[in-house]
Amino acid sequence: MSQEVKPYQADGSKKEQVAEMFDNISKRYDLLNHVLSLSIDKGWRKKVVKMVKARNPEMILDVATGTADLAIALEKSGAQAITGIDISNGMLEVGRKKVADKGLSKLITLKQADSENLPFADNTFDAITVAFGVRNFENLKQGLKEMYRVLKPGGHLVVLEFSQPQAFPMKQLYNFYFKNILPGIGKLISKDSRAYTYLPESVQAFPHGEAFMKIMGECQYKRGARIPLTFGIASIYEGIK
Ligand SMILES: C[S@@+](CC[C@H](N)C(=O)[O-])C[C@H]1O[C@@H](n2cnc3c(N)ncnc32)[C@H](O)[C@@H]1O
Repeated sequence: MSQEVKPYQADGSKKEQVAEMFDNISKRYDLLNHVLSLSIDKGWRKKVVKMVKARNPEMILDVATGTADLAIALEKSGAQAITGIDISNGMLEVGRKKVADKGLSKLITLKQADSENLPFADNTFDAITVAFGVRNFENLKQGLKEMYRVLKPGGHLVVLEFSQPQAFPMKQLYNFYFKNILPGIGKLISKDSRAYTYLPESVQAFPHGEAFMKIMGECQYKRGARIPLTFGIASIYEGIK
């Protein structure tokens, strides 16, 4: 089960360990993201923005916003207000600086909060996005249900998450890179010996493809699009309230 894969030790809460890990790597997170994904992640986020923009949302919530890359990219959606939440204050600090440097502090508000207990009223947001966040939740269904609660009826949840390529030879190449090369580079740059071992382990244990769509359905979402990206290395999952 994905909840049992934790960054540092088998005992103790996943949530606390995840927050500690992202606090530890926050200063180097953006660099690592782009180096390890050869900047492919930028294109994936753009695709999410395009899907969100197509529905002209006014109020957007970006859950597990981290250093706010997606919240910032969502400026292009034309929304009137974008709120980003995350449990790691270290990640948010980096995000706040980026938002201020881009002159977007009026549009984007970043707040420390837990996705499994969102500090917003029911039916608040037209769209909710989560990029590479759901895999890190301690209780996936609780997080999905909370996002459902704060979505307006007819609103869309767009999830971007790692999945697993299925076809030869991408599956083999990707597995080799993810398990043998990425942890070493990650350790070298992040200085956290576990963070980039946790990454492949958590992806391996996390439901992907139809299994993830099924879980969204169990949390009341009506089925939206499922889009595999770059040979299925990542996927976009859409659910509608
Ligand atoms: C891999 S980062 C992704 C950040 C950003 N969305 C991006 O695309 O770069 C995962 C983020 O999820 C956050 N996170 C994990 N569990 C969370 C929770 N229960 N509530 C809010 N944020 C959480 C972590 O602190 C971390 O910043």
